Amino acid sequence: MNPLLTISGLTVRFHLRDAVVQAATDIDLAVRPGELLAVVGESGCGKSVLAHALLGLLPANATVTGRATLTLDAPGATPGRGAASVDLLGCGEKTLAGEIRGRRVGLIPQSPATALTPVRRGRRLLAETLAAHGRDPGLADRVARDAGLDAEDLDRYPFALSGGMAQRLATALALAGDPPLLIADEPTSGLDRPLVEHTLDLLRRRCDDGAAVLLITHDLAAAERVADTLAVMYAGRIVEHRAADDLFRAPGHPYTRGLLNALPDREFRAIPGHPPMLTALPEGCAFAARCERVSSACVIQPAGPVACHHPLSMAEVPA
Ligand SMILES: Nc1ncnc2c1ncn2[C@@H]1O[C@H](COP(=O)(O)OP(=O)(O)OP(=O)(O)O)[C@@H](O)[C@H]1O
Ligand code: NI
Repeated sequence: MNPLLTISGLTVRFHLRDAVVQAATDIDLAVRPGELLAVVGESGCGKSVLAHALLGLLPANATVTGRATLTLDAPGATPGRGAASVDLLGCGEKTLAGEIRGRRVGLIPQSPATALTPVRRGRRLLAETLAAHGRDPGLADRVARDAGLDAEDLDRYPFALSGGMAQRLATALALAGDPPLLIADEPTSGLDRPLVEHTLDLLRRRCDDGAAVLLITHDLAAAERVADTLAVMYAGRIVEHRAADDLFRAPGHPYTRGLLNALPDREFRAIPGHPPMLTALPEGCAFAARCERVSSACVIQPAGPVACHHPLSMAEVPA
């Protein structure tokens, strides 16, 4: 099946008074209907910037280059008829606000409490969002329940919601437009285990019903549970992009192996050192300073689905 979203060369720079933040660099990704793509990586590597760039939500000091082509054809429609696709990075705020956000692409934001309108109770917020997308406002309770929120919780104002409740209300709002692409930025943070699983199952179900989901998470166990494909980000770049099963069984990039080894049920050993400052990235591979496999070749920027000059072979990875 053709991708619903194809990102190519996506690059984001933040211009500060005396520095440039290289927040995302040359990102190529695609996600198909029915696919759950998880984007993982340490804090500050550019995951949320990627999400915000796609939806035109970056602040004015950002410049964005590249393309992000979203297919508008309904699944099963005859290809090539009507407005078949839109470039999210070039279409402009009017199109993003009027046709894309919430309708074609839903976003569960990373900090839902700050994103919610404080003067409306949850039910009204959800009913208005449903109506704005041409759906029955009476569905509010059901959509909330699907997101794991009790009907009584919809009677609260956002400030009276716990972090986890706000998270679930944000999930319900993102689902209100029934978007074919859902971007979920840390949708399980602040939730306890049963609700984490509920939310992951919900995302998985949306994929199984034909939607595409881009799940941004630092929770590798969550990604392992539901993702079809994984993209590992480091210092603003995708360093490994592969089928989830393959990647968890045999990581190709030393950074991916480091992330997996840090898991409690693996070696529980953190990668030594810190990611580089995004205002002062080194030439070539940004992971080189922390990498056991570094060589003189690493001053050249590596490319490919495993962006490493010395990828791990299957033999080096215990079965
Ligand atoms: N408006 C801005 N101006 C300057 N730098 C910014 C701006 N917004 C984000 N950044 C920087 O861009 C980088 C990527 O940030 P981003 O929020 O995408 O990280 P993340 O991977 O989502 O991290 P986390 O897991 O903590 O949410 C960070 O270094 C951040 O400081
Ligand atoms: Ni983030």
